[in-house]
Amino acid sequence: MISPLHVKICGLSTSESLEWALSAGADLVGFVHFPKSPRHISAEVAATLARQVGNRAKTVVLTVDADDDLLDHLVATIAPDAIQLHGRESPERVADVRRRLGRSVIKALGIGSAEDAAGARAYTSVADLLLYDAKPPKDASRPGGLGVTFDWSLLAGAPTPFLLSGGLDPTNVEDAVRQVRPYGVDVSSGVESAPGRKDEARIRAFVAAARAANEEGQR
Ligand SMILES: O=C(O)c1ccccc1NCC(=O)[C@H](O)[C@H](O)COP(=O)(O)O
Repeated sequence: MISPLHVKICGLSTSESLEWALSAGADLVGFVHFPKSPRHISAEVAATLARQVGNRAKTVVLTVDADDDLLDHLVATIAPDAIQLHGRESPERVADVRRRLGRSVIKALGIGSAEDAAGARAYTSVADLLLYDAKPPKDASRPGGLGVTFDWSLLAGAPTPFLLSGGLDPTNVEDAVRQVRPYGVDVSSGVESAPGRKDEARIRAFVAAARAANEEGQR
């Protein structure tokens, strides 16, 4: 029996691109609510997209250091399956958000060193799932969706389960799955033709390559 690889396509902002991701077989679809992102969408647009998903995939709303009022608004409007916390949220804050909202929480962590990977341990009991992304440069305008990879060997011994993210694309996701053996993979820039503009062929190629590497690794 082949264990499934969970594929998340993040930063979907239109009905058309959402349909591409769903028909390609994405397990999770992500909506970014962060005004500085080229993928930002309002709560109302995200709610319309979430209704379009129905039960075909899990919906994830991504926020960065959001306060309680904003999180309450997003959950009430969109009713997502999960919230992705992509800022500097402490383990205590993650626990609080999960308790208050009663939703699954994905905690994203930037990995640039062995210390960063070890620091993930503090989140294992408070988040439902971890997401390892490249650590953003200090002057970055946003903490994710930058299309930058990191040294995957830093994840040896990092807590599981996790989604691997950061600079993945149709050409490197097979290597990533073979080397890291993650619970799942997450992509945004690597399936775009320009920032914020998803590309159907790249989405299909990404999902197919990720699944092929997963199945090959279990034969
Ligand atoms: O996508 C964004 O613009 C974004 C903005 C602020 C915080 C996080 C953001 N994206 C997070 C994601 O889940 C991305 O999929 C992840 O960082 C990987 O991005 P990429 O390297 O572009 O595939």
